[in-house]
Parts: sequence; C-alpha cells; structure tokens
Amino acid sequence: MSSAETLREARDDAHPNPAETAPDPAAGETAPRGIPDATVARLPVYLRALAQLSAGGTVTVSSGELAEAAGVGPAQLRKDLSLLGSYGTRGVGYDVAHLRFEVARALGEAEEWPVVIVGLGNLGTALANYSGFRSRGFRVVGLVDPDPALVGRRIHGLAITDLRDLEDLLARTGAVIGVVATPSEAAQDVTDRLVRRGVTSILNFAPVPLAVPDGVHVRKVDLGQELQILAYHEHRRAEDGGTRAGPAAGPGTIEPVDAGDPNPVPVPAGAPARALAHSAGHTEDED
Ligand SMILES: NC(=O)c1ccc[n+]([C@@H]2O[C@H](COP(=O)([O-])OP(=O)(O)OC[C@H]3O[C@@H](n4cnc5c(N)ncnc54)[C@H](O)[C@@H]3O)[C@@H](O)[C@H]2O)c1
Repeated sequence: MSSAETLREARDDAHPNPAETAPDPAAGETAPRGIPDATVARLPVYLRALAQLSAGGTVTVSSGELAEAAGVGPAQLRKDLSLLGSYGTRGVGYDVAHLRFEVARALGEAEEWPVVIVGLGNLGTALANYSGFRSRGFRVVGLVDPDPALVGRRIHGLAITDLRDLEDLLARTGAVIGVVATPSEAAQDVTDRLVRRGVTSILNFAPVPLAVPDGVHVRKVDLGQELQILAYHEHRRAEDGGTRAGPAAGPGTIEPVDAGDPNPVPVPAGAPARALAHSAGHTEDED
C-alpha cells in the first residue's frame, strides 16, 4: 500500500469532528498513550516531513504548510498534533525542532530532551561530565566550542564539535534546549544561532542578559546570586544571635546591583555591604 493510501485510510479512520481534541475510543484501537492508531499511523509521515523542513533550515511551520508536506488536511494535522499536546502558536505555527521531538517521543524514538552545550571551558565541561541529566530526562546530544584544542575531544564518548558546525549539529540532533556556557561577549551571538535553528529553551550561565524572540524561554543561572542569598541569611543569623557568622563587617551602604543588568539580583534589606558590593561588579572572573 502506498503511503498516500495509508494516509487516506488512516484519515478515514480518524475522528469525524476535526475540532475534537480528546482521544475518542470509538475511533478504534488506541495506542498505549491514548492516541488512536489512525493518528499513530500518520506520525511517521509527519516526522519525515519535519525532518525535511528542519534540514532545509525551516524553524517554524504553519499547519497548512506542514499538512501539505505530509499529504493530509490541515484540520486533520491540527487534531493529530493536539493529541500530542502540541497546539502551535497562533500566527506563528509550529516550532519544527520541538514538534519533531514531540512526534519522535510519541513514537518512542526519543525518550529524552536533546540538549546542546555551547562553550566547553571549565563550566561547560563540568556540565557535560554531570551524569544526573539523563536520569531527569535530558540527553546531551551536542558539545560545541570554537577552540581547536578542544574540538574533537570526547566527553562521555561525545566529541566536541567546532562552533562553525553548530547549525549542522542542531539540524542533525533536533536539540531544543541550549546551555550557554560561553564568555559573556559570545553569549548573544550563540543564542541567536541556537534560536534560528529551532532551540526554544536556553539555560544561560553567561552573566549577560539575552534577547530572544517571543516563545523562547531563557533561564539564567547565577551561582554568585545564590551565594549572596546565603550570605544574607548568614548575616541575619548573626544579627539574631548577636555574633557574626562571616567576615563581613556589618551593615553598611548597600551598593545597587549592576545597573546594566535587566535581571537584577534582588537586594535583600540589610544584606552585608561587602557581599553586595562584590555582586555589583559582577564579571566573568568573579564567577
Ligand atoms: N552563572 C554562574 O553561576 C556561572 C558560574 C561560572 C561561570 N559562569 C560563566 O559561564 C561562562 C563560562 O565560564 P568558564 O569558567 O567555563 O569559562 P572558560 O573560559 O573556562 O570557558 C569558556 C569556553 O567558551 C569557549 N568560547 C569562546 N568563545 C565562544 C563562542 N563564540 N562560542 C562558543 N564557545 C566559545 C571557549 O573556547 C571556552 O572553552 C562565563 O561566561 C562565566 O562568566 C557563570
């Protein structure tokens, strides 16, 4: 049977009401996750179409375009994808890399979120060596750095890729989460490149704010900020107990946190002046 016939048959088996999004037992056999078999039969076709779009550099796709590429009706496609929990964004469409991962996961081909780490210095290497990601459903599929001394080196069997090949790596792996562990001056450029190729979630360690389009999530990690918070509690404890727990000389002038930082560290009232002054000049060296 040709794939067009398979699709037509699958379409005939599907729910009569395209607006309906909940799995319908009356539609016949259902896969273990509650997706009707007729939909499951179409998923490989969607996956193939998405892989082609991704290889061609398409980042977002409308339901109409994807439906055409897959040879199904747009309403059918929307209904199928809604069963996976993917609804797309009005006026934007579907994120190709993310949807590709969702469809692959529904088919049991991808059980973990693919993550790429950019910047394999002290921090990136430590993250790449961390074995705890996998047990939480993340798989590091790419390590990227421009340093020729690092390119080709392996961490847990995964070779470090040259930054020049970032786009190829993203197309090949379908990574949707990017970890930015580059020097701050490189972070925005790296982020732009990640986002252009379908990465929709960024974990940013570089001490700079990142500009990203709507729909892309950025989480900033700042270990210095965490230490400041601990220092604040130490200070409070010392005040309550009447003894100083740390080296700070007591409350003083509180310096504003880095004026250029649009995600400023909340300054706890009464925090030790020294700790805060340190944070105000937050630089890479201090990390
Ligand atoms: N948020 C935190 O808590 C925290 C903690 C430690 C470090 N940091 C920050 O993380 C970043 C990395 O720190 P580190 O100690 O690993 O630095 P590092 O100098 O050891 O490593 C930086 C790596 O980035 C690579 N690099 C340079 N330009 C690049 C580019 N354009 N694209 C990709 N990679 C590039 C370098 O080759 C190097 O391997 C820095 O921005 C640092 O300030 C943040």
